Amino acid sequence: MSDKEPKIQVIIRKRPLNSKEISKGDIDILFKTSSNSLVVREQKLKVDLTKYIEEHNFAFDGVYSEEVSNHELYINTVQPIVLAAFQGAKVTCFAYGQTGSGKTYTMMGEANTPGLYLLAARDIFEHRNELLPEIKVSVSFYEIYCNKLLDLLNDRNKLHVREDAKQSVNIVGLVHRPVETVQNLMSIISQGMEKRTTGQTGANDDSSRSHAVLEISLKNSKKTLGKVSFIDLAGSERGADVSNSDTKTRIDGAEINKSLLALKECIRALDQEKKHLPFRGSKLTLVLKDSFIGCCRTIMIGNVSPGLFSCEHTLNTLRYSDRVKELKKTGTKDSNPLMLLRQNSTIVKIPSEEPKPMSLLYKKSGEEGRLRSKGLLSNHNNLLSCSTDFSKVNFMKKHEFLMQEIAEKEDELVTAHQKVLGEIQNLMEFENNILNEVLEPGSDMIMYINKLENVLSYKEAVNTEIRKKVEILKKAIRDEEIFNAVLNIQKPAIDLFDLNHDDFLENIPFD
Ligand SMILES: Nc1ncnc2c1ncn2[C@@H]1O[C@H](COP(=O)(O)OP(=O)(O)OP(=O)(O)O)[C@@H](O)[C@H]1O
Repeated sequence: MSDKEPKIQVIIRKRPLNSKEISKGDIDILFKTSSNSLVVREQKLKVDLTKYIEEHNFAFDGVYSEEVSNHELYINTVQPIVLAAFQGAKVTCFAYGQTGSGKTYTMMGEANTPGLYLLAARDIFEHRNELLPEIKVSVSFYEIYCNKLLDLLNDRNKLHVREDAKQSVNIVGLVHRPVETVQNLMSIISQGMEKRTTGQTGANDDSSRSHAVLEISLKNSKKTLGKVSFIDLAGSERGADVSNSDTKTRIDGAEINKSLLALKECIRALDQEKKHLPFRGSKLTLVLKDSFIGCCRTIMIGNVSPGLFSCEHTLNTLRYSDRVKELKKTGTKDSNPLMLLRQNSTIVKIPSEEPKPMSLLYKKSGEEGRLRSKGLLSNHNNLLSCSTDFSKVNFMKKHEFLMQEIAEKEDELVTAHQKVLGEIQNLMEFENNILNEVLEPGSDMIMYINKLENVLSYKEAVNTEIRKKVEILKKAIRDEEIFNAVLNIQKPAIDLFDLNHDDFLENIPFD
């Protein structure tokens, strides 16, 4: 493995239009223009209803159109680096994109179309069996769902992340299954996939709200030599659920948003060879810490849907992927002038309309008065006039803080509740004993009263403590809801959760 090989590759994969999209009249607006560039032809309407097209050009390390099979994609992207794991590298492959854009199709594949998991497993076992039979292969498979780590190979058991004194990140209790054959590995993965999609609610929807992490570890006399990880990320549009009216959906959405932003920052830092990686920015990047340090090879696959109806999400995926990696510094083989621009947009046919003045956007809802009458906005807090005071970073920091509060308070409550449940079992035994004692002839009534009073005082203290924690968590949730209501008024002007802005996390001290 040479140092000249790129540490990070960003490629785009387009899926074909499906029959449902075609029957709804959707059309393909995504065109590959060279081996590493593409154009999105966005159809827009002027206010007078005349149509115009805005062309968005992008360039990446590779662009794969709809006729490219999983096998061809694998040969060109993952295969050249997968065996580096035998030399100690951490090889990581991400699939990013909106729900339904082909992430799982790429990773897992379908009945007659093996995906990257299987194709990589075949090469790993072939290489191991032929040249390094002493190497042991094991697999772990977990998901990050609602900011919780769940073991897909152990009935979705909740896992905990710990950083040790040497700052290594460990996932406590994660099952690592030893595997001997490709079939063995694939049947374990299938079991895990089943757990992921049918999860707690039985809804497929869950899979697009979780990041699935599959790790194939290579061990040499108990020491991990190298690792190949595949991460099927949550649907990127889920991050936009932050303004949803349902608090739980909003909190989950904010977590997904946070993790995708943190991931982008970590890969960018890796690309720019920065010493400091902001991996503590989210649980996802924290658990992947060792994939970002030392000898690593990373591939980001941006999966995109081709249809006009998915245009906004497709552009978001392309912009996110574009920002993950800096312009190639020198000596790019490709002479395509787009490589120099990386990304540009042109309006064709008709020039675009003038942007609306901000003041019109603000005044659209009358929401401000409603909030003020409810006491959610103070008199001097005039949202309409002080819009320039609200910077994206300040909003992000504040929201980040409120979400953190909810997560912390939830953890505190659950831990305290679990502890109390354990103690109550002992207490019940104790109460049974004192009851039995008092029922004995000639028992000591005063002793019984003293002991019972102690039990009752303990129960009261515990209940008060737990109730206090319930109230604190409820308040944290309420604070976030109020903040969110205010935020929704600001939204037209401040697209706070736009994944494509880089300046969000750069100003937030994660570490
Ligand atoms: N390259 C492709 N060629 C043919 N069909 C594809 C391709 N990519 C995706 N599909 C089809 O598109 C549909 C959605 O794909 P998939 O389930 O992989 O999306 P996803 O991004 O994983 O969505 P989710 O986030 O919900 O898990 C599936 O029916 C799949 O068969």
